[in-house]
Amino acid sequence: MVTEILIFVALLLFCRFLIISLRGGGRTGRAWNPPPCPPGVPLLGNLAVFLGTQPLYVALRRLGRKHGDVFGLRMCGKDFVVLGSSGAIREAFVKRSVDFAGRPYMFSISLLTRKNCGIAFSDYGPAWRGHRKDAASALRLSLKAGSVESDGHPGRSIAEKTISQEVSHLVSKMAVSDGCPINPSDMLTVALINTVCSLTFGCRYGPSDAEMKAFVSANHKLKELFKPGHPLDLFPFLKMFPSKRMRTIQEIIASRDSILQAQYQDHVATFRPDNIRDITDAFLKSMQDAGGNDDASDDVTMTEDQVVMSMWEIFAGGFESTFQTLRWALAYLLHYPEVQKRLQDEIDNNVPVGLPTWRDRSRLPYLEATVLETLRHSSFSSLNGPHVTTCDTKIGDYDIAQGTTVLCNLWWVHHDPENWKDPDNFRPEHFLDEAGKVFTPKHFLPFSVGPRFCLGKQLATMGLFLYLGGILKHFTLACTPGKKPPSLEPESSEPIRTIGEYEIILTKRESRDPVCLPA
Ligand code: HEM
Repeated sequence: MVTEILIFVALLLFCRFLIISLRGGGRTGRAWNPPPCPPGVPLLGNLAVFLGTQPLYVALRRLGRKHGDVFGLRMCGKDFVVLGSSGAIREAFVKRSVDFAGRPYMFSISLLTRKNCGIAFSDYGPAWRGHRKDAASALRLSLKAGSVESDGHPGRSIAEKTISQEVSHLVSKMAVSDGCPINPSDMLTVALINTVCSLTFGCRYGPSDAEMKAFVSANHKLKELFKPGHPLDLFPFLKMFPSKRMRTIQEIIASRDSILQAQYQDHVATFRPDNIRDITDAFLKSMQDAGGNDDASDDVTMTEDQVVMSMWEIFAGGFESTFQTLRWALAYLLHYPEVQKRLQDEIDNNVPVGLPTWRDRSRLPYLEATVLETLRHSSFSSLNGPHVTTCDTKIGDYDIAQGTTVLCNLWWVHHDPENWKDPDNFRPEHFLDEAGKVFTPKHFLPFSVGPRFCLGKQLATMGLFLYLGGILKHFTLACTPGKKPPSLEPESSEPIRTIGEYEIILTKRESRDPVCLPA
């Protein structure tokens, strides 16, 4: 039976391969000019590039050096185009935004997201536009300045207050380590989980909460699912057979639903439209408002699945990316003590009392530049989220067919010596002009660009700034005596770049104001 199915699939792929091979020249009467494509093998195409042991972004840089900043790949009958320069990425995502705004179908992601509900994995169309708008306005509510303060300045947003509370908790927990080596992941996990939980559904967890721990460990496995070319995505019928990927998907769904579904039910039971407590309430309000709108199509209306998946994306995206980027930041400081010293001097001179606030960033340009340099150098999301073309389109002189999956090599854009002076070194100066003011070079794209750019860009940048500033105000970071700083090579070859576990020693800076728990 299995052999027959495999033969059938091979025949299907062969037919598709023939159709694609014969397509050149036949599209519109003029010559079809596809991007250059490295030679592949019949049927499988360039599958070897996707399944090699090298990280995909490194393999794509090697091919880009030979074929240019726009080149094609084929895998089992599917077309890919790889963009390796900020110019090509901007042309695609900004200039021809709608043409490139789709999301490719991946079987495993569809299983995970209740058939691509939510924002990040839903294809381009009215439903995605509506849900993205709802999520953006929910986030805007958290980021909206609070009432004016006594000094006439705008008050802090709910997001900033929430993050600052968690920074205070973190700093007081760190103080207890008192010079003993610690793994920063444990404390950062609790702090960042509580930041996103408070914002998303108004709840905090203790450090040993079993439900939270299961959720975090399942969340870390998410990155395994994002690599294109997995057999389960190429041949969904393989779901009939037990596999590590199917087990991972089931584990993530079980732990996610045990928390989020319960939070959803609680919020529905206690919802009051005149008292929006958190992001989940803001989603429920959109759902209620759309319910009263007879013009809203079923697709666009927020459903229970849409709300729960959107909660999860804010939660999972917000936690994992900020958590991993902060771990990179602390590791860089162990490698570059002179950057740490300069940061501490800047904070001491400009924020003598209390923790740095978001409003202080005009006075803390080196801290802001360090956050941006961490995003550039670590390039957590090395290949961006995959997009798919929604119609036949172009980049430069090349024709790109509808349905082509688009991969952007953000890691390479961030490390190309054409774009950056000394790109492999960690230098916050990459983001400071001659007057010492922060600027963002056009080659800096950690959050992508165009209609699908990261929804959490502002929240993430603010979180990284406040966490890093708070930690450095109170502690000096060092390696355990006799140990080297952690390797700056990512721990695996996944497109999501994470650094391996490491230890640090935190020494209290005695001259600082005392660490105290938030009220
Ligand atoms: C260091 C932190 C972060 C980085 C580096 C990052 C990076 C990215 C990237 C590269 C994309 C793909 C954009 C594209 O496909 O063109 C993305 C999408 C997204 N991010 Fe983030 N992100 C971060 C934090 C966050 C946070 C805190 C949230 C939640 C509040 C969030 C929510 C999302 C969502 C919902 C999308 C999907 C957007 C869409 O498809 O329309 N991210 N992010």
